[in-house]
Amino acid sequence: MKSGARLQVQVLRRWCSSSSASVDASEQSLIAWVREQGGRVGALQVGESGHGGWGLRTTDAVRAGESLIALPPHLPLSVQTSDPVLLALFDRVPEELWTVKLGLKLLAERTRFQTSQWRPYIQNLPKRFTVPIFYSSEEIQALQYVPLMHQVQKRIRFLSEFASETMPNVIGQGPQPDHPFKKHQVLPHALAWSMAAVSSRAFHVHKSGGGSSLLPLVDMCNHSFAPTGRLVQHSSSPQSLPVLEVVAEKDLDEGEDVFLNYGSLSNDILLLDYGFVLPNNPNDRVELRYDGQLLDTACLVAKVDSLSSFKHPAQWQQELLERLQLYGPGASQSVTLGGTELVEGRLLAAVRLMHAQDSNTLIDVDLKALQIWDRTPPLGVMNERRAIRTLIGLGMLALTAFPTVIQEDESELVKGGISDNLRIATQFRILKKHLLLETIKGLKAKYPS
Ligand SMILES: C[S@@+](CC[C@H](N)C(=O)[O-])C[C@H]1O[C@@H](n2cnc3c(N)ncnc32)[C@H](O)[C@@H]1O
Repeated sequence: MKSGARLQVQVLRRWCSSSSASVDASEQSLIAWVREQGGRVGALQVGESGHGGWGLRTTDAVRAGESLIALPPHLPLSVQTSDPVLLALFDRVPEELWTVKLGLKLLAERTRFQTSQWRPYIQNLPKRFTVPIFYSSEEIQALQYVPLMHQVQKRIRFLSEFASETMPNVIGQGPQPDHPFKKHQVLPHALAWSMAAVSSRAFHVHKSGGGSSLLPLVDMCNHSFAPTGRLVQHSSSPQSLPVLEVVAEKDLDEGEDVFLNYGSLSNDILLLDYGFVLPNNPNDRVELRYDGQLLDTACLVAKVDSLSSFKHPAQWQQELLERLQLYGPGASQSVTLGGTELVEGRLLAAVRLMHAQDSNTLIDVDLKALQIWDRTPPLGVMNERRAIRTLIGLGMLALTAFPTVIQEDESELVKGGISDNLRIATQFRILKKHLLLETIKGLKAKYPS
């Protein structure tokens, strides 16, 4: 009780504080609570991280492989429940929106706050998140990148319909002491808060450990693609529930940050789920539609004397495009630019084959060979030049689809009074444009002399 009371006071500080607030006893008491619950916490403390929020840091030197945190099986907050109302709500959430299911469970625990076993954890969750479901329409527009804008709008629509229609239908109108949200009507904003808490803090855990779960304290670790810690899961016997453990990935000095790798995530997912973006993200790509008209325009832009029309492929080209799943029923036309491969293999193969003289040129060619870069161009030098120039034209078109150029974006960033959301949205679109410029540069370097 004593530590709970202290937490409540301190938590208000976290919820109201700006990012520069110093870390005090409230976050450290999360460590005390995990220990009280039978967890093990090594030489660690919560500290301010370089990017505003908080993170975990070592208080002593740690050897590679040493355990930093071990959570007993009852501490992770998973979607598992026997509550019939929650289960009925889960049935109405599409599989890919598992964050909403776990979010509903989190909201139910927050509602029965005083009796929830996770009360100290819930008290310490941030009140605000920087994920784009909380953006204004101006901030969403500032992303300038249609695939992500669609994702954001889809999530906002789902949350609004779920809170205003699905939940009242399942739960019924008016106060109901028995249902998991008691007399409270769940507003879209509360649902969005819980979805953001989950998307930015849950970890994928094996089914035996309850599936994707919120892991108290472990979720204070920030992300890096060069992590200093690693999450492992192990059971003492096949019947027993697993222990979740963070171990040091390498020898750590005193005061080093414990970073986990959240996964091979693009900036789209980092922003959508976690509310931040990373420069030089090796997993980032620009998504485009494989579209005949667009590719014909790319040929025009890059002054390629094309042998055939992308919009009207010949029969033999249609058959090959179909094998690449870029044509016909069941085609998946989303393709990407960027990354070390510069161009998604299917797009590279399609552009090469569309610039082939005729079907005879392709008789002995393996479609797989068309999808990769090789020292010897698979269909000859002239074909490779046309293909690369078409792809450069495509990259240039993708750049011009953004309403502003990088210089304008950068001057936006140095203006005073810009909101955090606008700043992150602007950084996001700058990184997409840099990625396209890097791709064009990489393609030019592949141009056969
Ligand atoms: C699992 S929590 C980590 C703890 C969090 N920093 C806190 O203050 O509670 C994930 C959130 O931390 C922040 N974060 C984690 N890694 C980051 C990074 N490399 N750069 C910027 N923000 C990061 C983002 O706000 C993200 O949604």
